[in-house]
Amino acid sequence: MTGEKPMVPDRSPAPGIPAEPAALLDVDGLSVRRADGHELLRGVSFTLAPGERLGLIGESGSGKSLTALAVLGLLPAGLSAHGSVLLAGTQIVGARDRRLDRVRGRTVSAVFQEPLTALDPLMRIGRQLAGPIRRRRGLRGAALRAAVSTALDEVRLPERVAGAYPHEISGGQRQRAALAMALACEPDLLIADEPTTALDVTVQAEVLALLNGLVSGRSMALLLIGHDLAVVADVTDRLAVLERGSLVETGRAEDIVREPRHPYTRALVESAEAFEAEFDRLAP
Ligand SMILES: Nc1ncnc2c1ncn2[C@@H]1O[C@H](COP(=O)(O)OP(=O)(O)OP(=O)(O)O)[C@@H](O)[C@H]1O
Repeated sequence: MTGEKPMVPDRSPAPGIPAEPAALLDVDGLSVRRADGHELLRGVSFTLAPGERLGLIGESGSGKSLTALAVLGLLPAGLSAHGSVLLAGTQIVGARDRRLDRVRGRTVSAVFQEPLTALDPLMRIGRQLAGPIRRRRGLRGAALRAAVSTALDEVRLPERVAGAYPHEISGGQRQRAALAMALACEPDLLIADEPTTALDVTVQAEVLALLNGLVSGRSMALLLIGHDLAVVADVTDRLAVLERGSLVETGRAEDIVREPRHPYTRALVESAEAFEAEFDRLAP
């Protein structure tokens, strides 16, 4: 380990083009290590401007979820983060729980592949949604109930879902409820880690379209994690490509899809194209 930053071809605007607004998220030289010193993430650096949408892609095991967890300050026990993760100016690496609590659910919130991890099995959906809305907006009584209805409506869930327990609704409805919970905090950044992977293909498209609309309607920044390049590129402005714990390419989504530079990215694009071609061949 030399400590040198890996070469990452970045297609940022050339000098003379107006500078981007200050970063909402600035990840600089982030590494994640096991207790035995083995590095699972190596010197990962990227930024996310307010309202910008960045896709993080890579094969299974490339380190996408660890990146998300490190940004949230939620790495599992036994793993440690090194380097810098500045979220709205707050240093996440090495931060104590009190500082992290202030940032989580206010500056940033997240949805994961399995919505049941975000939902309390013993509490009706409406009450679970009311919690963050009350904390964030200070609403009570009828105003709080109306805000819960609006939150459900925004994720296209019928009002009766408020009275249901998580096990009484479908997987797609649970992911919408988890999304409503994440949005109820009105975060500046939403991290969505494979939010549709556990869903049926038709429901996947619906939930992704919903996520896309909700994020753009609120000028919220999005870090969307996925292994399907075509799907992620469709919803994001820029892509960052992870291979075995290192970023190998970052740039505008359409440039990367049209003209991938790194051999690993090229392989991802080619396999996405092959899948599309096969899908078209089989489609009636
Ligand atoms: N708690 C842990 N302890 C030790 N190693 C871990 C731990 N969590 C993840 N890893 C390892 O870190 C690497 C990156 O894992 P990560 O979950 O970030 O991959 P990923 O790109 O999100 O994969 P997937 O698409 O399958 O979710 C993998 O090799 C994984 O085995």
